[in-house]
Parts: sequence; structure tokens; C-alpha cells
Amino acid sequence: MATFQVDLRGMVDLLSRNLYSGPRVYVRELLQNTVDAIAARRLQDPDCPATVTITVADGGLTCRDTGIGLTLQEASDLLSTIGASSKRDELGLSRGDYLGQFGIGMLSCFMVSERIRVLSRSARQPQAPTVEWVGRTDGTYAVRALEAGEDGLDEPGTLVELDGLPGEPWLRADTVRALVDEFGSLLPIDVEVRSGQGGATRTRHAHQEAPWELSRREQRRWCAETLDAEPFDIIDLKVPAAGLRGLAVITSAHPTATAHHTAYVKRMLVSRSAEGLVPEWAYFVRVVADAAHLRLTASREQLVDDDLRAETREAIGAAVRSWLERMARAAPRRFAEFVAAHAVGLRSVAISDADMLELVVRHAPVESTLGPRTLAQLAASGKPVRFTRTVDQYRALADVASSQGIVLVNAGYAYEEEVIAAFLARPDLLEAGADIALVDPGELLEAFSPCSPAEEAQAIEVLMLAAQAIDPEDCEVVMRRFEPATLPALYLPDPDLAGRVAARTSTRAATGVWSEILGVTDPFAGSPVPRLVLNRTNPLVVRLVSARADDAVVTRTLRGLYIQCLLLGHQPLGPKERSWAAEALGSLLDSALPQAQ
Ligand SMILES: Nc1ncnc2c1ncn2[C@@H]1O[C@H](COP(=O)(O)OP(=O)(O)OP(=O)(O)O)[C@@H](O)[C@H]1O
Repeated sequence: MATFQVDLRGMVDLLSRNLYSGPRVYVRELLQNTVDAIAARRLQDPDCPATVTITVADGGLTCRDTGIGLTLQEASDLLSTIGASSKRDELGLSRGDYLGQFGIGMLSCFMVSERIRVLSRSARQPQAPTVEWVGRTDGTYAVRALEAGEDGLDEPGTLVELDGLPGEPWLRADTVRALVDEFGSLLPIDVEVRSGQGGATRTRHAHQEAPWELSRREQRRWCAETLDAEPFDIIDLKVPAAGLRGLAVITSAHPTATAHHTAYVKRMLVSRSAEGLVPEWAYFVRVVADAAHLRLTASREQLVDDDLRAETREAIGAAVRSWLERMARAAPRRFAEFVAAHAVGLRSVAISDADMLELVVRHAPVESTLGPRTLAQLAASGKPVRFTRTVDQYRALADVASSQGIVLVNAGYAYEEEVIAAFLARPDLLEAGADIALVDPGELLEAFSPCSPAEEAQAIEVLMLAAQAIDPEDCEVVMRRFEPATLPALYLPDPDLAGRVAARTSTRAATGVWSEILGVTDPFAGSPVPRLVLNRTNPLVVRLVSARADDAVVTRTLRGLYIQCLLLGHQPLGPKERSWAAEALGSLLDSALPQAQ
């Protein structure tokens, strides 16, 4: 049977240049091999030295470790076969003790060097001579045992030598130091970087404490420096199935911001933009963690999207949820602060996420005429609850609704109405018998007491004048008795006013032409218009209907009341309404000032 032919140069190119996000990862692959080699040597000699020395000189780099080293046979088999690794068991499964598994990491060095030279002495065969392996980007290699008298290694371990491409910036000493810090700061081995004349400049790296090993105060400082933000809170994370230890940092991130998590595996940095570690609803969480058992992609730059990662995500979600629940119970003020900072985000997620909806319904208060209340509390209040679509409607109707025993909810802020709709569609969350609906001005009007026939008769002239003073298409003026008596009039806007006005305007424009041709009538002509309800219990209204004032005065008063209601309800004023406002104010000032002599 024939076997695949491999174009070696293409293969080397593919695995070195195209697998990784950039050349910088060569430092990580070198470090990782040293860590694995030291781990392997420790299995037979727990007290063996654990040091790595990286020397940057003459445009090249060497990396010397005190690891297990390689025999001639191992060097031929493992370094010369793409995909061969000593870090898998007989069944080809990755071994938990090691970081490597794919047998390709070394090839990443070809991104920065045409040639890789490895000198190695096996700790298993201390008497054997040093082995030399030299590989090139064209896929050729040579392996041999050094002759007596040749410059080999004095002690077991491995030295990897990279020539460096001419002018290669990734091999500059400061870059190498930064990369060692980036990938290896938490590693439990001594790493030294030497540079300058005779390796005179020496810096020590690694051995740093991980963020989750620091005190809370240090963790906060770490967050401020690394995540560029003061955390709202920090949660300790432990997910034994994934061997995960870390922190969930609660940030003020926006739901649309991409969640970047920092993932380490066995204390080696995998990624600062790891994905899939928290459920979508927890968009405000940034995870910093080490997860020994999570699988990595071959480039080792992302976590594999598998069942274990999903299980881990669930567990982290549960930890965040119980943090939220705990805070809602034990520190309501702080919780309110959190909800206020994330109100829009939490609600936007709640619309499509059942768990978040439950949380929002139970813990996030909305503005209501009873004060700030959660939707769950309102549903359990036993009172009719009506919500408004805009903040202005809420302001206009709040007092009147309360006096009618109706609880009014302001659902005028982003996503509030959608959250209420989602809540109403969840019978499992909704209290039986809860009465929650969109406010209907007609319903409010019906709840007002009608005037007596005598009062009606008395008001008939004023109401007829009203139909001339204010265009009935803009607003219909009616009279009722209602509380509070201090309120002379109430403006009941159509809950869908904005949409209706826009539709009517466009229909008017269309029907202007079409009604003539097709005889089409304005479909909005019969729809409910906003109403101005005069309050017969208010002394000013009583005076208006009982004193036979001049028509002009009645007109001005009615328009004045109308403008006052519009302003109170933050309704927009058109040019006509603005001129009425000026007129009303002008006549007020006029009557207040003494007449000129
Ligand atoms: N510093 C070293 N000391 C001892 N053996 C080494 C060293 N570097 C590489 N090796 C040997 O060479 C093999 C191939 O290394 P390479 O970095 O290509 O792959 P890997 O580490 O096994 O897996 P991965 O591709 O996941 O990194 C290793 O399995 C190991 O046996």
C-alpha cells in the first residue's frame, strides 16, 4: 500500500508559520519544552536542578535547561519526526504531567531561525556522549553523538540554539525578556535571561505568584494594573473537574465588549483572549485562571471547545450567579449599585436568557408608584399593575394612577418593556393572579367618576368651546371627577402616541393623493386621540365652568391648561402650542402688572 508523500518544506512552513498567531510563540514553545523536560527528570530525581538559562548574543539565542535530556535514539526519533512526542502514553493520549503533546512545538522556532541546533545529554544515560541534532527549514536534519574533544554539555539537560534570521527583531534581548515574562512569569522554575558582552546583563524571571494566590488587596491592585480597571468585586473560582483555580473579576464591561479571559495551563500563559469560559449572560466577568485539564488547540493559543470547557463554563456561571444572589440578600445596597451600573446590560441579556430573566425579575428594581420594586414584588402585590412605554407617560399618569389604586410602572428605559413582556411569557415566574399590562388611558378614564348630569349641563358650553380652542384631532377635552383635587387637568396620552403620530402623518401624506383617486379614508381617523381630562373637583375648573367668562378668556385658560399638562408630561410642543404658551404667559404677566397711566 502506498503512503502519503509529504512536501517537507511545505509542511514545516505550514506548521511553523501558519499555525501560530505570530513568531512570538517560539519563546513559549522553548520554555514549555524546558518545563516538561525538568518535570520528566524530577520523576526519577526529585531534587534535580530546575533552571533554564536563555542567552541572547550575536543575533542568535540559546536556551539551556537542566531537564531529562535526550539519548541519540530519542533525538533521532522525537526531534526528527514531525508529530512525534515523548509526552503521550502508549495509547497516544496526552500525559497530564506535561504541557506538550503534539510534537510540533519545536517547529515554531523556524519562524525566527533558518536552523535549529540541539545539544543534549540524557539524565538516564549520564555517561553517554552529548547528542547533536541540527534541523533546517528545508526539512533536512542531521543527528549524531559528539566525538571526544568536541564541545559538548558537561551536565545532563538540553541546549537549543537558534541562529536567528538576519535582523530578526524577535531575538532582541529586551523582546525575549518581555516574552519570557509574558508566557512564563508563573512557572515554578528558575529562568534567567543573559545578554550583553559575555552575558553580563542577567535578569531573573518566573516564580511569580499567580493572581489567585495573592491577597484580596493585591488582587485589586493587580486588576487595576493588568485589566486597566478597578474591579467591582472578585470571586474565587475552583472547578476541580478542569483542575481550574482562578478568579472571576467583576468589571463594568459593556455587554457588547468581547470578553477576554486570561487562561493559563500548568502556569504557562495560553491566552489573554481566551473564549468560552463564562456564559454569555455573565458578560461583566473576566476570568483569570489556570486550568490544568482543559485541552488546548495545537497552536496552544486557545482552549478546545469541548464538553469539559462547557462544564467549566457552567460551573463558573453558577459561581457568579450565587455571588449575585448572595449580594442581593446580604448587601442590597451594593447589589443596587451593581444593578444600576449594569441595568441596561442585564436587561438586554434577560430578554433572551432565561436564567438572567429570573435574576432580573427577582432582584432588579423598576421605578413604580410604590417606589423602586422588583417585578416579582409587583406581581405579588395583589394590585393591578400597569406599565408605560415612555418616561413621559409615566410622569403624566403616575399621580392619577396611584389615586385609582393602580400601580404604575415606568418601563420607558431601554429593554424594560421587553423584559416585562418576557416575564409575562413565563408562567413559572409569574405569581398566579398577577394583573400586569400596558397602561390603557381609556381604562384610567373609565375609572374616573363621571360628573353629575347637572355638572355636565353646566360644562357643556366650555366643552364646546374647547373643541374650537384645541383641535380635536390633537386632543379631545372631556370632564370627570378625580383625585387629587389639586390637579386641574390631566393629559392622557395614547400609549403608542409616537408610533401613531408618525403613522398618521405618513398615511395623511399618502391618502392625500390616494383618497382622491381610490376614495381611501384615513384609517387612523377613528383611532383614540389623547385626552385632556378636566377635573371637576378642582376649584379652578369649577370657576371655569360656573363663571360666565368671556370666550377669549375660556379659550386662553383651556389652552393654558393643555400646555401645562403637555409640559408636565414632557410632551413635545409644536409651533401652535408654543404660541399658545407665549400667549398664556403674556396674559398672566399682563394681568399681574399695573396698567400704564
Ligand atoms: N528541552 C528539551 N529537553 C528534552 N526533550 C526535548 C526538549 N525539547 C524537545 N524535546 C523532545 O522533542 C519532542 C518534540 O518537541 P516539540 O516541542 O516539537 O513537541 P512536544 O513538546 O512533544 O509537543 P507540542 O507540539 O505540543 O509542543 C518532545 O516531545 C520531547 O521529547
